[in-house]
Amino acid sequence: MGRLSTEASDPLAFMTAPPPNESWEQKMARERREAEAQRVSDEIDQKLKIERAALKRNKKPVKVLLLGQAESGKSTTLKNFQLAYAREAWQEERASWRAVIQVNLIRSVRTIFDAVLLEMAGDTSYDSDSDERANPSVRLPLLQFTEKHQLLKFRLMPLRRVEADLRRRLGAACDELSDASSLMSSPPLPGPERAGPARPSEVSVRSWRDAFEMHIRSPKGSSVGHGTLESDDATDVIAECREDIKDLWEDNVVRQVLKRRNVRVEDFLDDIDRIAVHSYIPTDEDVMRARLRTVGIQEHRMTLEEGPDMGRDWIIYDVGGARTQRAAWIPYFQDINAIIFLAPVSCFDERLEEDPRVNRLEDTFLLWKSITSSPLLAGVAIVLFMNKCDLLEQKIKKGVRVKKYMPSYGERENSAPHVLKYLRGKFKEMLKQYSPSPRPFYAFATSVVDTQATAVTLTSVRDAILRDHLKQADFVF
Ligand SMILES: Nc1nc2c(ncn2[C@@H]2O[C@H](COP(=O)(O)OP(=O)(O)OP(=O)(O)O)[C@@H](O)[C@H]2O)c(=O)[nH]1
Ligand SMILES: [Mg+2]
Repeated sequence: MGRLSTEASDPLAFMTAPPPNESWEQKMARERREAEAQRVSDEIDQKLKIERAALKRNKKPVKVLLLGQAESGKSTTLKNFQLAYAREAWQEERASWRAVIQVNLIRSVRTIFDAVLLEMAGDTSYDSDSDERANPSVRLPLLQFTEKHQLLKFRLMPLRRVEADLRRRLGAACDELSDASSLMSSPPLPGPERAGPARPSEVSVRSWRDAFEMHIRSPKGSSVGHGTLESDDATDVIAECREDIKDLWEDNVVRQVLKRRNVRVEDFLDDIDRIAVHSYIPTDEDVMRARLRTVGIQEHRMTLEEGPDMGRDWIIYDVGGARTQRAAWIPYFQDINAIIFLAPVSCFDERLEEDPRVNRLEDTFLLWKSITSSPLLAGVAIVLFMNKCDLLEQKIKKGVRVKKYMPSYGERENSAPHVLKYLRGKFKEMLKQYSPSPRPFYAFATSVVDTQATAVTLTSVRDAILRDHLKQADFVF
């Protein structure tokens, strides 16, 4: 008993400690036994390692291509794959998303100010799609701006400096949205140009891993670019601005400006109390909603850590979806097992950022035609994610009428399930019409920011791709 309390800090150390009064021969015999046990254990470990490597070698990697227009949810789908099947990497990267979320938040504040400034300057070129313009002959009353608005503008100035610093740290330098001439670009829709403020440019990176590594490696307090900000300066400034940001976001006049100009900016503003604090660490949901525009093609390799096909590598290609990015997709069309095509169904009343003359749903259908008719992709399984169903539902609840933007919808019921049924039929019809050869087709209604529901969908997608379920699921022809 005395031995336990005095010698062993580990209460179980007595189990492995040599017996008291051990002779030299006994000691030798014990050490031989222990060495043999260690050898057997190492041998087993080595065998397991070889078996695992062989398993991996024998399993051809599954290659999946994520396609769809900009902001359709491709990168968010990839994040869901990581969350479900590469948890370790996900956990490692999660904290690094804080800088992206902070930039997203500041961008929302800038979007609000851009709209407010236009309104203050007397600009009345409202978005023709705005609900407030239901009757354009009615002149909208002037909004009453006060000193409070001027003061908020002044007090929130430091956010500009913080945004510039965060962008530099993330390596964001690409702003290539203006050139609309590219492969797969569609003819513009007739109709008026979109008026109102252009959205401030987004953060974009070629590889978020590289951006985060740079971010992590940057020592605290180091000079970054032209600024000499502490690495946590952004968090300090944002925390100091919290109440002013809230005031701006909750202001009645500001809300009216946003409504009038049809500006959508809820990115993280509703979570300001949780995000604009020093101790903020992004949650899984925050990371899902963080927006980082993809430039070029990002290749993500993950080994399935569990499930029926453990050990197989999946290579997922995430592409930039803007029109200027699409020519870069073609080399990746070869040797692909499946395409996940993201169609944001809520955007029937929105225009392309890179070319405001084009309706986003129209662009999605044109892209669908290009992909389904491509001879390079003939026979490749297509999984269609009719995405952003949550936003579709919200819009319809607010009273937006689908028929106004899509006259072909006719007198069908103005409800999300009916819209989805109608669109699914259109996608399927086009697939049948344009596919050069029969192919498996599978469609899901998704809201990929909902991680739990998406995990269930991804299990079906994974099993379908792996076990060739797609071939039986919904074969077209
Ligand atoms: N509410 C909602 N937001 C979504 C959904 N899917 C994606 N988003 C959001 O839409 C924005 C764009 O999503 P991304 O995944 O970055 O889009 P992307 O297709 O990768 O866009 P590019 O990289 O520009 O080609 C992000 O802020 C997402 O959080 C959805 O189903 N519902
Ligand atoms: Mg992306």
